[in-house]
Amino acid sequence: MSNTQVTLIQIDNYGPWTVTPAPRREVDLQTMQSRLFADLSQHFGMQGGYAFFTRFDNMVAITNGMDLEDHARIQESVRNRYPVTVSFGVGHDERPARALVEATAQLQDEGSAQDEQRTEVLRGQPIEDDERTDSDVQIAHYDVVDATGKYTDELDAFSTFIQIEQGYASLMRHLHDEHGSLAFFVGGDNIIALTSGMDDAAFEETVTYVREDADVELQVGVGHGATAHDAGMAAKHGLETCRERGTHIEGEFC
Ligand SMILES: Nc1nc2c(ncn2[C@@H]2O[C@H](COP(=O)(O)OP(=O)(O)OP(=O)(O)O)[C@@H](O)[C@H]2O)c(=O)[nH]1
Repeated sequence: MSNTQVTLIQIDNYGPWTVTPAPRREVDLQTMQSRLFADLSQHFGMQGGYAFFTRFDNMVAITNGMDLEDHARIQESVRNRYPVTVSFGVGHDERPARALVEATAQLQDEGSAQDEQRTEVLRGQPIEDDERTDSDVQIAHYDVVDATGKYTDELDAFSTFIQIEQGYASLMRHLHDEHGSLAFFVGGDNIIALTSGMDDAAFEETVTYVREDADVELQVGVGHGATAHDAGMAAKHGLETCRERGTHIEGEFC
């Protein structure tokens, strides 16, 4: 049984900061946000985690294997190097979507994202050491079949972007609503989904759903591991096998 640990990352009181004392230059905000994401990706990645940029002011990380002290060190590093601070809410559950609901509640219980008193919150219950297993994290790595041939080399860049985003929107909503899973766009035509308890039939169903709903053909590799890194690498290998065989589903279940 999976046991996903996720961390909700929120930039503290960011909205007011972007307009204080006057609206800040957009390029500076974009640069700061993307550098902060890059840093967090590296910090969490050094400990086997994955971070996803989602909305940039709110980000999500898979943090199986990390305790609250590990999180606190990252908060300190951000505080020392950035003009903003970050709060972390941690949750875990068999279902990734429920884990994120729990992580969100940890921050919401402490006040608003735009409360200037609410800074560097660090709350939640990481998975105890003796409760961890080698297969707590299940990751599904989806990508669009022949995105280069069908879209990138054929359509103008914005039409391609629309197609890829439509496929992502369809998949993320379906995985969330029907499977309690969380899907994150990671660039190109790639989507990394945090899933649990989904078998090969369920993955096949998601591919069929997106084909019918958004007219986008996906393939998916699935992996398990103690951490996001382990599960994610296994999923990437599954996807490679899938490409070689020309089938659209590959992974531990296939
Ligand atoms: N984040 C991320 N992006 C990737 C990865 N692999 C490929 N990409 C991106 O996806 C784009 C398309 O690459 P592919 O998915 O290999 O190309 P494709 O034309 O869809 O071919 P097939 O996937 O083999 O059907 C690349 O330009 C990269 O931007 C990956 O593992 N992670």
